[in-house]
Amino acid sequence: MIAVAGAGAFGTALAISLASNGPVTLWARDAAASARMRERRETAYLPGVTLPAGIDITAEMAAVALADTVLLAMPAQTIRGFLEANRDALDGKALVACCKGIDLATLTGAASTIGAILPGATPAILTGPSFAADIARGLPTALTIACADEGAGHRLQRDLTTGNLRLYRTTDTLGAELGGALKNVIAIASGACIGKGYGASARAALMTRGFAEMQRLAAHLGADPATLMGLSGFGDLTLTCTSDLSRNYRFGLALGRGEAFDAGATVEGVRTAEAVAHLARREGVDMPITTLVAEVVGGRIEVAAGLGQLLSRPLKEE
Ligand SMILES: NC(=O)c1ccc[n+]([C@@H]2O[C@H](COP(=O)([O-])OP(=O)(O)OC[C@H]3O[C@@H](n4cnc5c(N)ncnc54)[C@H](O)[C@@H]3O)[C@@H](O)[C@H]2O)c1
Ligand SMILES: O=P(O)(O)OC[C@H](O)CO
Repeated sequence: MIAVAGAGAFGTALAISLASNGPVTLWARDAAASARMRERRETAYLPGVTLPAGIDITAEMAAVALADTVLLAMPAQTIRGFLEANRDALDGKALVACCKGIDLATLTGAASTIGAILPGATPAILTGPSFAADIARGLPTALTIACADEGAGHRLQRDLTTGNLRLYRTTDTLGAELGGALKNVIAIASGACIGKGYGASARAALMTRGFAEMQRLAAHLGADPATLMGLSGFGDLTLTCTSDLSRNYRFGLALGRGEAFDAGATVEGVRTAEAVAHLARREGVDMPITTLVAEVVGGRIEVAAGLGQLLSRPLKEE
């Protein structure tokens, strides 16, 4: 039995896709919102999409406790608190983190967070190029399922593959969680670059050098370089840095244009930029683009001055 915890855009889209395989529980933390979704079979997160009958929408954690696999589809900064608050319901299960960010307090990704809080659980990561709006409409994509336990990884790959989601398997949870988190920061930089009017050539350069620093940090921390080259790294970086459907990219666009952005939107790259800037400094890894994004989103430097700093760095080999 599968449950999805978090009934925002991504959790609901995943539940819709998984419901084509069999019954799914979708847990929303807000009881009133859950009742509304159950009654109307729709959600403001995915306008125009009807929720299939196979999704059981609930605000009861007891319903989640019945599942053997729980997908965690909430913002990265909330995962730790959610796990701590629901230890009894979640321990011993396969917990598949679907968030893309680095925890600001611990500077770790979701698989490490799960392992630290619930030693009896099996941590896994589901990540890769995937807009909730696409998945909810049944459009196809390919994702990475990462689980250090090979047997559990095979089971999750089988259970979470659907008619529109093709899953590739790896045991490298570290590489998978880093790719998904780090690309959001580069997407903010890419949006700011376009918003400021620097053009597509500059964005391609930023994406490429951004990818270089993603790979540098991942290799330093012990991830498999091949993971970063796959769907969770290169694949998702390409999508998020080039599409208006991305909130991280659109947040960057607004920054570049000097416009306000929806304060309630989930823009993972903001806090992850700050977390990764700390992590890079602590580990002695050179990450100039991520560090500048942290400075820009923290309001300590303007986009134009940030680009000036990048261009005036000492010349080096590629
Ligand atoms: N939207 C996408 O296209 C997409 C695709 C892939 C991955 N993701 C990732 O999924 C994660 C969630 O993104 P989203 O788009 O669903 O965000 P969202 O803003 O649409 O929804 C977030 C959900 O998390 C819930 N939530 C917030 N704080 C919580 C807490 N403390 N405890 C429990 N639940 C809480 C909210 O009630 C809401 O239902 C992010 O890490 C994002 O990077 C999103
Ligand atoms: O809207 P974003 O920027 O959070 O991106 C959504 C997904 O991560 C794209 O794969």
